[in-house]
Amino acid sequence: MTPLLEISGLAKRFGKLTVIDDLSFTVAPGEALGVVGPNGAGKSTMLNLVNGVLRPDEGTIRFAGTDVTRIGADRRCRAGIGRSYQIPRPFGEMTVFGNALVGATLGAGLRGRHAHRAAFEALERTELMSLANSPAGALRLLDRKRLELARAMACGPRLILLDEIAGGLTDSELPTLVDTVRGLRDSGVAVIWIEHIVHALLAVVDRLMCLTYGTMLAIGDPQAVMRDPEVVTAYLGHTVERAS
Ligand SMILES: Nc1ncnc2c1ncn2[C@@H]1O[C@H](COP(=O)(O)OP(=O)(O)OP(=O)(O)O)[C@@H](O)[C@H]1O
Repeated sequence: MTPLLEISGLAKRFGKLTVIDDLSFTVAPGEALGVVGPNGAGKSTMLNLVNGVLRPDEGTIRFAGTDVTRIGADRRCRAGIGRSYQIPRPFGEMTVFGNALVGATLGAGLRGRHAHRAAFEALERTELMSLANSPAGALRLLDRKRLELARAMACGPRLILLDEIAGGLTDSELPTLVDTVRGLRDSGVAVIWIEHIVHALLAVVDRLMCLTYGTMLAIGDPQAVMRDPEVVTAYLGHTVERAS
């Protein structure tokens, strides 16, 4: 199958610090790829390179058959790459619907009824419709996380990038968010999900990648990657215990 995303020989340096080093991988249409690795491994930097917030020093990024390496974040969003952030920052004084509408208009460049439809669909897919008229600032954390997903989904992405969206949720809230992400993947949206809460990742992803010092230590079957002795050493034994 032709990959949806194709990363080849990617490198990113901040001054003398090499944060991403000769990284290559692909994501198939509709595939969920989990990303783990120690703090400072370069995971968020990798997402910022994929969505165009950062430019690589070397390498190429192809999305849906097009070289997007040199195009900016706004055009990549319109091409179908959506992104959520580690800390949800909704426009608190606006309604939940208004926030989704911002994703559809500013993110996807939609107008009028097309933007409204995209915003409503995003709320439906993230199970936020019943809160559409609530002020975003009044949402509990789980719903703020869902709104972060909704804002990214309002762009109509074929690939969504999730950066530690499970952090801070209670044990009872976590499965709900996992179900929402699984639902997005099952509807055909490809996912790259960085997460330290490994059991949440393992409940959704088709493959797992472990990054350390900006290089790929392992990629493949999630359970096999978590058992890989090099991954255990680099990513600390306690994380493997939490996943089992
Ligand atoms: N804009 C920047 N300028 C300089 N250094 C940066 C910049 N952004 C990230 N770094 C450095 O790059 C390295 C990788 O950071 P990154 O945030 O990508 O790691 P991470 O794997 O996502 O970590 P975490 O799990 O803690 O979120 C770190 O050493 C960080 O300090």
